[in-house]
Amino acid sequence: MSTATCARFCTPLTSGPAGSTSKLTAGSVTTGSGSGNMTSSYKKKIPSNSTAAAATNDSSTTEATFTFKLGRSNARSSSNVASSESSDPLESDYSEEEEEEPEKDQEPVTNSRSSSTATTTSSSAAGHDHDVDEEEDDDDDDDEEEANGRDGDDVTHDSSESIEDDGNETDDEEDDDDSEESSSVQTAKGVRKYHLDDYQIIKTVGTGTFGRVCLCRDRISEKYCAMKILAMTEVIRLKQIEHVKNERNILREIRHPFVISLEWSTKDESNLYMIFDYVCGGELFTYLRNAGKFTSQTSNFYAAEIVSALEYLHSLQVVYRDLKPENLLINRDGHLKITDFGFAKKLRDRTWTLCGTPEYIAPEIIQSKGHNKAVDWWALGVLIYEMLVGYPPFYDEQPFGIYEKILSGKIEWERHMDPIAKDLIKKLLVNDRTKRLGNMKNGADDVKRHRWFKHLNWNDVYNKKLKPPILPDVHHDGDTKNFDDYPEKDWKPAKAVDQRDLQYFNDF
Ligand SMILES: Nc1ncnc2c1ncn2[C@@H]1O[C@H](COP(=O)(O)OP(=O)(O)OP(=O)(O)O)[C@@H](O)[C@H]1O
Repeated sequence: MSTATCARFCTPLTSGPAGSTSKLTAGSVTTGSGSGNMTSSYKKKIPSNSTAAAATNDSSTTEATFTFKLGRSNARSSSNVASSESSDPLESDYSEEEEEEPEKDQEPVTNSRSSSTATTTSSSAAGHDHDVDEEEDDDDDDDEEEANGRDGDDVTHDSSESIEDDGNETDDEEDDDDSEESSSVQTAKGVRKYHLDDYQIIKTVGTGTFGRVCLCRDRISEKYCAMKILAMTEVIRLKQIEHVKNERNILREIRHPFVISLEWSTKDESNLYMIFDYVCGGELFTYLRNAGKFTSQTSNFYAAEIVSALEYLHSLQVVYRDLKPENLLINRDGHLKITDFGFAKKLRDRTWTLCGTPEYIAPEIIQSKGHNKAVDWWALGVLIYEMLVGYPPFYDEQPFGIYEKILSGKIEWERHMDPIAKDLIKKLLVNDRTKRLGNMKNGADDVKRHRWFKHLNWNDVYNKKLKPPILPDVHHDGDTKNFDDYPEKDWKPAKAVDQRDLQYFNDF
């Protein structure tokens, strides 16, 4: 998460000022958003001519709880906008896709891990009855677990049930080890007994909803790493137990040049820890805000690396669900690393969890129709637009306004936008997901074959043979100049959780 990103969770608006919250109700949507912190952090990062979003809270009865991140950049500049066009009305695909999608969505029931989700406690959103909820209950038990969090009757049972329902497995052997602060892991150089003391914490480089990410140094390998430290009390309080476990579990299974690598994870009585490669170039978000917008060529480079990663993730039935410039880190070599798998999920069919970042949410998520990997292709369309234009295609100061715009399908186009890129964006930002590029029968190939990518050799993309448009200004692998400074004394040790609560994380 970046300093520009508001908290991931939507807590009830009535719950107080800390909630970066947003709720949807059948028939009416009430939104609230970011804490002061998040807004001010965000303001720091955007150009002075931009307007930071500062949504205010309101409250009402809610039937659907949306879980997502709020408070992105509001770098909208209307002077850049020349004309507008519409794409398909959202409603038109509602029943149709229910018929068509199973063909594409029927993915093998696998038993490996899962991802994140957000919580949903309701059956409707954006005024549409959530008529698939009954059926989806099974599929979304993990989400229910999250929503119910610590109120579950039986911790052990809850945990295993949600994992099973997700089609995700846990590794019992490893789980046994996980209750300790050390574990043995097979590495390329043989078995290594990892221990938290192996890592010397150097500096905080990012903060998240439940904790922080620190640059640290592995005393054994002498490599720089990023340590994500999550306070268990916060994870429990925000009912994100399954999300966090899913994040770790999915990351443990995947390996791709453009996806962050998880080296090790563990916990103690207070925190969960995930150790990643340290990506010293910082967030693409920062480069984009500093540049205002990217050229078509630069955007094309990053989009290609994302397409490569999405194709890989989707081949593992993993839907990422949080694509945005804040979650794209630039490595020292100029290539991307996708980070923050807090919303990723291993799918066996569709999922109904309402989550994401407002500007990047696909219409089917807002409408609680059940969604699948098509949401990542939608988000890619939003991202390409944002890279080329400098702000996202659907923007409003209030999340609800964003959802209205997404559902309306209206996109304002810059006069001088690359017409081929525009064509791709239009094909990705199709409300009817059965007609959305990437989600049709040829899958990612349709995206890869689009004219905007015509010049690319996709093996070269994967093998990092393309010349990166930006090389971060770093002097050494542990350089932190591309990250904000965080006052280290602000960090108080997290409270230890009791044995009962610790059980929630047995398999972490
Ligand atoms: N491997 C890494 N190398 C360098 N910086 C990183 C790394 N991982 C994360 N960061 C920095 O820390 C920030 C927070 O990380 P991340 O988004 O994973 O945390 P989070 O707790 O999931 O955030 P959120 O609450 O927004 O979901 C990132 O935006 C990034 O700036």
